[in-house]
Amino acid sequence: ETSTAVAPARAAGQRSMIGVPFDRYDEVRIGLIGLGNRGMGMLTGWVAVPGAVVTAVCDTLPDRANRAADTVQAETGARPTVYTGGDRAYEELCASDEVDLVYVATPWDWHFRQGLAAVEGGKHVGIELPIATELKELWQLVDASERFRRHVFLMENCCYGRNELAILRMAHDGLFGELTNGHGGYLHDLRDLLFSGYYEPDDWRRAWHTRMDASFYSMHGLGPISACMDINRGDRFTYLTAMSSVALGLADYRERFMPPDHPSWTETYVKGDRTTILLRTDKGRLVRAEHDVSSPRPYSRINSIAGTRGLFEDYPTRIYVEPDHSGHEWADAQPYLDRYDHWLWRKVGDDAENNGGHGGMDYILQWRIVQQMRAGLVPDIDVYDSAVWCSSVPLSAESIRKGSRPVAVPDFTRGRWREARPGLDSEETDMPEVTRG
Ligand SMILES: NC(=O)c1ccc[n+]([C@@H]2O[C@H](COP(=O)([O-])OP(=O)(O)OC[C@H]3O[C@@H](n4cnc5c(N)ncnc54)[C@H](O)[C@@H]3O)[C@@H](O)[C@H]2O)c1
Repeated sequence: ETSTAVAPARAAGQRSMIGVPFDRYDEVRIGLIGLGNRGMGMLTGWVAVPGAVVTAVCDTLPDRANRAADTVQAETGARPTVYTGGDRAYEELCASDEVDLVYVATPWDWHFRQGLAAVEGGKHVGIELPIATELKELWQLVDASERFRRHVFLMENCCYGRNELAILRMAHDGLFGELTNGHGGYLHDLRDLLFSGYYEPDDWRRAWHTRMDASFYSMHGLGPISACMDINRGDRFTYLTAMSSVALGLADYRERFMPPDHPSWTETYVKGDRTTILLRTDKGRLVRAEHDVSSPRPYSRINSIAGTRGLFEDYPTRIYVEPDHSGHEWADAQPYLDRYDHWLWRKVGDDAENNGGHGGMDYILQWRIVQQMRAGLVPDIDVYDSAVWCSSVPLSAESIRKGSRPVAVPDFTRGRWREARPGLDSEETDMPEVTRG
């Protein structure tokens, strides 16, 4: 597949979803597809958000689907409908009339099909990273969202990190001057998980390393940086270039730790250990995102945003902005993080820390989605944001194949990226009262 950057024509009757609010839902009925590590992890949060109710659960494996239903029943007293017994059981969940929002946490191969089935079944759908891995699939999700008038969005939890949201407010307040560059990514040593049978079925996540050389998971970096740079809200990514290192880490790990009869011995790893992508924006800004899950190292998402007056960088957290700082020395960022703390964290931060993973950002994301649906608000992250961030998967594969040549980034908004509009840097609003118990 090759990128063309030309937007396909809209079908008759198909209109943009930019700025389209959710209908108001008194209660948000949620159907979960995929109850492995992530799906079960997120279950706690879905059950805890005021006004959310998990009405359906689906996993290929009956044990997993039933375990999830048991958990919901134990927490709430009501048992969700269980869809299981085959890898197409999700089709029934997507067609059922007891679900308003579908949440997809399955292996990457399934995201596109399940997202599309949810929209065609009249549901809004939040999909784990990435929403799809091919450009034509990304366009199909945009088109389906526009045709069926349903929101499709990436469950980009890192956009709701406490630091990420505070930096966003700093950036919009001009603390860093005019933004010129941002750096992020996903640097996470997954080697033991990739080889341990953790991913079901068939160690699917390791299999991707035999299939293509691409930046699989840049969205954790691109989401928060895009928010700071108003991507699709005044600026846009114009082209991308990518480069990968040699792929050695997984084979080295296998050599040291895998028994001779392990199925991995038939595999050849083609995904470079370190993949770097660079994106240029219409306003001339530079974004770099890193991906590395095959090397020994501490976790990092880099999380840096920089401009004419200074910069912020995470891992470890630090800041340097004029006129406050000088002398080439990093300063303590905490006073700035406190001053710019986002309203979502002030409002629900304590609940978030008690109800879920990743330091609370997962719950903030879940709370915000349910709040937007119940209050009839416009989603912070829409199908256009999701599509452009996830286009880094096929575009990086293409650029790497072509010796790191630049490839054009499609404009999924079909020309409306110039319009300033709200996103993650939102005004404070309340969660509607729960009227039913
Ligand atoms: N945003 C984050 O921080 C974050 C963190 C972890 C994982 N994830 C994402 O969540 C997704 C799931 O990851 P995981 O670690 O839970 O994987 P996993 O292998 O633990 O779970 C996948 C589950 O999906 C089920 N499944 C497979 N095919 C299915 C189908 N056709 N229909 C229904 N169920 C099916 C499997 O039986 C399994 O239970 C991935 O996209 C991953 O990238 C995101």
